[in-house]
Amino acid sequence: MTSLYEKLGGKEAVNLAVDKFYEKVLTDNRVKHFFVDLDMNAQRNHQKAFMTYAFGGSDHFKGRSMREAHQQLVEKMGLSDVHFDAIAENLVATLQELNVPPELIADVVKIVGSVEHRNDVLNR
Ligand code: HEM
Repeated sequence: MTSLYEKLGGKEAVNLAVDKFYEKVLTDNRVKHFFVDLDMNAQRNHQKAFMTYAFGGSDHFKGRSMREAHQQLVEKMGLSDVHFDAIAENLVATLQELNVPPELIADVVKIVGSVEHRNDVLNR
């Protein structure tokens, strides 16, 4: 079966999506403060890991590691549903701008926006 990653256009398309997504996130007043002071390595990790998760290569990021990655953000910076929604919105807008077909965007949303995933990120 063709993976979502391939359907989206493979490496080049995904790299472009990552760049556009972060442009949006870093200028979005609702969430940009979470990324200020973050070292570039952590930011790059987030970018790549996020897209890997979003495009269905998710196994590695389930459970504890998603929970752990965001635990401090929940405890110290009040990471909550509002921020989660903003990030998801930026992802969808990015994919729309790249002319990704709606049915593929729906697949991405199913993965990233699942309740289980949200609860992991938000540590509940
Ligand atoms: C919605 C789906 C999300 C996914 C798939 C995701 C994915 C990840 C991953 C995989 C890491 C890196 C883990 C590591 O290598 O240690 C990470 C870290 C991080 N995430 Fe997310 N994330 C999501 C939501 C958010 C949201 C809503 C915010 C803030 C608005 C956020 C901000 C951060 C920050 C600032 C880090 C770095 C934490 C640190 O280095 O201390 N993430 N995320």
